[in-house]
Amino acid sequence: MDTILVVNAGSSSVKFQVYAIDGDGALRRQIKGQMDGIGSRPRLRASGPSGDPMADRAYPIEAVADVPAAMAVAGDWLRDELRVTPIAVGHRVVHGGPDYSRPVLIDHGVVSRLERFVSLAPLHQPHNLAPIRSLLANFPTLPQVACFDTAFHRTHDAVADHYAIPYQLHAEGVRRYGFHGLSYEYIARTLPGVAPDIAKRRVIVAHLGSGASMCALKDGCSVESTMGFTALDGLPMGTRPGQIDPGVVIYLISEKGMSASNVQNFLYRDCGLKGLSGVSNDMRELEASADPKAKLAVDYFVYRIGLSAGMLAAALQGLDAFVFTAGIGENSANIRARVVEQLGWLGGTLDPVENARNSRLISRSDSRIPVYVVPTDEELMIAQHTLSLLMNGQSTNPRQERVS
Ligand SMILES: Nc1ncnc2c1ncn2[C@@H]1O[C@H](COP(=O)(O)OP(=O)(O)O)[C@@H](O)[C@H]1O
Ligand SMILES: CC(=O)OP(=O)(O)O
Ligand SMILES: [Mg+2]
Repeated sequence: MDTILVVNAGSSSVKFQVYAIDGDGALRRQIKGQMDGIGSRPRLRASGPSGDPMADRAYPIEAVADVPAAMAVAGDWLRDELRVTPIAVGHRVVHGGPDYSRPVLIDHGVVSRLERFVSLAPLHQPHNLAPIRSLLANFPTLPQVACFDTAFHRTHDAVADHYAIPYQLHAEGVRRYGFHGLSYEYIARTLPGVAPDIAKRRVIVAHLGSGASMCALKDGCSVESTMGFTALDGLPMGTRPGQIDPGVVIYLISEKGMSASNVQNFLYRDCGLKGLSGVSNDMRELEASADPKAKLAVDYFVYRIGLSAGMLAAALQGLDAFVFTAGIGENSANIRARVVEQLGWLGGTLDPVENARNSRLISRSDSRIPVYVVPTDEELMIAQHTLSLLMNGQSTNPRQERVS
């Protein structure tokens, strides 16, 4: 049976799925797995087609100290124990830069182009490219497909795509790209089944995970995102600050004597929930903590989501629905309740019982806007794009290249 392997290396986890390709070209999920707790409490968990457990293994911290180690462990398990030999591999690649507005078949030229963006996504791009390079070297005829976080946002108008800096820099690629596009694309494609009456209207999606962003959708297309040139902007995240006055960066360099690489490490690894709380980057630990700084970090997270909702509602000129997704959005009833409180003026009213149950619809029946929880599936999106490229030589739902 032919299978497709999907690899999604995030900032705090490695997710993977294996899909069987049925005779009629449909995808059937066979394995869904995740390696998380990297560098703290590493754990490999995987389940079969109907959610039946296939693996739940804890590893010593030194055995899985970083994302490449996590990939190696997951890869060994798939290859050596399960004998997975895919006919193609689909990869999440966080930064596609200005060139890629759709998924692409990978060759050495594509890899070189994507290497240019390593410094723009240091928590992701190196880990996205490492398995691609190694498969290209060891299995040069194995088709590999790169699916970009940035591609879904390439429909933005020029005003949403620019910074107020000299035009030449935009031409060079200094633009507001937006990220988590595979997640938003999945939500946009799922909404017609969940809520047909609002799927084509004005929707804000909050992807709240280790990395967090929000996206304004109009007619299923992205019109605005809280993230920009890099995945540092917008909401506070596990270890990233979100929106910050660039004057702070100048201060770090000129007054604190920090080098460019010190600043990069600081902004990607030491800020956000971790920096503000001094307790943890993990929302579960912050919610369980009695430390006042942990409370401040959670308050800040919720407050900034509320502010961003106002900004995105302005971009949409109104709001017809709000959607939560990703690790925190799908699992934390407390954060959702607090965010919906912030949405009161936009017409959101929570149903606490449905929220506590993690139901699909968590707003009251008399809420002016419905509020949904829709679990994301970036891996399925990648599998679909990979299959389409294999079968038709082009990705599903190809987007027009934007002329800028
Ligand atoms: N039950 C929960 N309550 C609160 N936060 C949760 C829960 N489950 C997961 N999370 C949070 O979700 C985040 C990870 O989300 P995820 O989307 O998997 O991130 P990524 O893909 O960026 O690695 C972590 O901050 C984790 O604490
Ligand atoms: C782009 C980004 O922040 O991704 P993740 O949430 O997987 O870290
Ligand atoms: Mg993620």
